[in-house]
Amino acid sequence: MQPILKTENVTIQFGGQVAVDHVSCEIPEKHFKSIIGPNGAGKTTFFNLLSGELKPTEGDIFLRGESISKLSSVERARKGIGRSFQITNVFPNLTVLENVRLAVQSRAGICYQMFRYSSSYKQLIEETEKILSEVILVDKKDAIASQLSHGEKRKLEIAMLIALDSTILLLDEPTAGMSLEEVPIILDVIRNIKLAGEKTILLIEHKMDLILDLSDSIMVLFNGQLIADGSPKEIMNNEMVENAYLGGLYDDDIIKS
Ligand SMILES: Nc1ncnc2c1ncn2[C@@H]1O[C@H](COP(=O)(O)OP(=O)(O)OP(=O)(O)O)[C@@H](O)[C@H]1O
Repeated sequence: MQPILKTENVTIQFGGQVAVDHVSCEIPEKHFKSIIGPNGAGKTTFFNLLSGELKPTEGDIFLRGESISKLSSVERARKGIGRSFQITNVFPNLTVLENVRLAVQSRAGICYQMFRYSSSYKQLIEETEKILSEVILVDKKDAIASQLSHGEKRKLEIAMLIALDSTILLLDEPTAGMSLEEVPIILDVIRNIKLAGEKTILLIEHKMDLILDLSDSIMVLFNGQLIADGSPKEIMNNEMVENAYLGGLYDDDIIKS
């Protein structure tokens, strides 16, 4: 089957430094792939290349077989690539419900005219509440977005991605900066999205227990290069990964946390 997302020798250079170096990979539809690697390995830059914030200096990126390297981030978002960090359309003074409703509405508005009938409005609210319960935020539906905790804001961002119907979710350290109580909640959210089985998910994370638990496959970047790509078991048993990353360069505490 054709992969939903594919990179071919994707490379980007900043001045003399190659941040992502000829990375070729394939991501099947509805697959959960984690990206690991030490600080500065090129993980976030790779996401920027996929989402269109950066354009490769060499190589190509394909979405369902179509080259998307020249498309802007907005065009790629319209095609279903959603990035949790860069949701700029959260209205801080609107409630959680209103924000997600507007996202559902904007997507629905493109697809069909649903507001001709009052029953359509009810349907819209039902869909919004379904998404909020999916991200465990329904009890905060009347809260003003700007007053949410850090973790709740991250959940709202994920809700917006779902509402916009992004088919590919790029999640860059979704638990970073969260309180200890918030981490398991956001993990449940990600786990539930995976279990629902509708989305292709790419996750950058440092928490190895979480990665091993959720991932169908793991790719390992080191100095911008893809040094391994395989099942969690294959990655844990890969000698090169062990030497370059898991064994030496990484703190045991981080791996186990
Ligand atoms: N816009 C930029 N201009 C110049 N150098 C950059 C730019 N973006 C990233 N880099 C460099 O590219 C390399 C890869 O950075 P990147 O942030 O992708 O790594 P990372 O694996 O996500 O690291 P971390 O785990 O610390 O977030 C780093 O050396 C970084 O300094």
